[in-house]
Amino acid sequence: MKTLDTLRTTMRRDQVWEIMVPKTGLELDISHGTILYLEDISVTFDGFRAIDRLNLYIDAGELRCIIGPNGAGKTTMMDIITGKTRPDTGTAWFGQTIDLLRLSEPEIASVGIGRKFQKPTVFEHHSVMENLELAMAADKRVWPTLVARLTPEQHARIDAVLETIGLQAHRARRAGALSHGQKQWLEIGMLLMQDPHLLLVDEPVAGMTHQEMDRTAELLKSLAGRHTVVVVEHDMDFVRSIANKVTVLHQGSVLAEGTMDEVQNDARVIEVYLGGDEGH
Ligand SMILES: Nc1ncnc2c1ncn2[C@@H]1O[C@H](COP(=O)(O)OP(=O)(O)OP(=O)(O)O)[C@@H](O)[C@H]1O
Repeated sequence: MKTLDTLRTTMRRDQVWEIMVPKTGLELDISHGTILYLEDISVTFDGFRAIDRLNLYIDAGELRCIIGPNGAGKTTMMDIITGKTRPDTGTAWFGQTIDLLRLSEPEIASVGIGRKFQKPTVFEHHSVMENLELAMAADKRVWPTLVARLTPEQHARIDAVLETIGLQAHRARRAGALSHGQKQWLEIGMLLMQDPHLLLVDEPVAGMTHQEMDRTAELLKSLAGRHTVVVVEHDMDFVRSIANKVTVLHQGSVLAEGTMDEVQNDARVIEVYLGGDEGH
């Protein structure tokens, strides 16, 4: 089956597809209002402590921005949440009942944690709609029958996601022909097809035009509430435009947390991060 072969060769190794995922049967319990608890997490690489007794709590439905200088541990923190990196010590709970440190990467994806890496990785030779179909099909185990008839519910789901990501008018276009920003939105749409509880988004506006940044801000804000969204971003104007609460990481732990105004006026944050050239 040529289409399937094409897909297999374009699959990224660092991306988890639900077709490979054994269902864990674990139900998310957010009755205490918190969706993610990272407590006392430390990770050492070759003697260098990249994460240092990190505590981080994320409320269900919030849109949180994580900022911090290069090497602060932001990517490593995301890697711990998704199971790519295992901490030396500490605990990581998804809601009240799901111990992330006991789950494999595919299992973590299947309990509802989706990750968007910085570079868009859409299937360039397929249409926008087919990309969304594939993201859904992964769950339905129907990859070999890519052109299988969709149920009315599946059509409705794709339409809803197309509307959310603002690509209704581009549904028949080849993904490879989209602009950089549109590809990023499509990939967010592909994640949304799995309806994740928690979305981790890595530097979403790198390389975008101002107009694309504004639309991305609207998109991410619209996802909060139904989803919980954690965004790692260096662009301070963008962070200011979306964030209610900002966490500043430095040397592997939380240096400051609060509104954008609060962290911007924090003397320690100014010294280690915002002092010179903003953002780096
Ligand atoms: N696999 C690894 N082996 C060795 N060192 C690592 C590894 N992964 C990360 N590090 C180191 O850990 C520290 C934290 O890196 P991390 O990528 O998490 O930072 P970051 O805040 O995401 O930085 P940036 O803003 O540049 O992406 C860095 O000093 C990095 O060099």
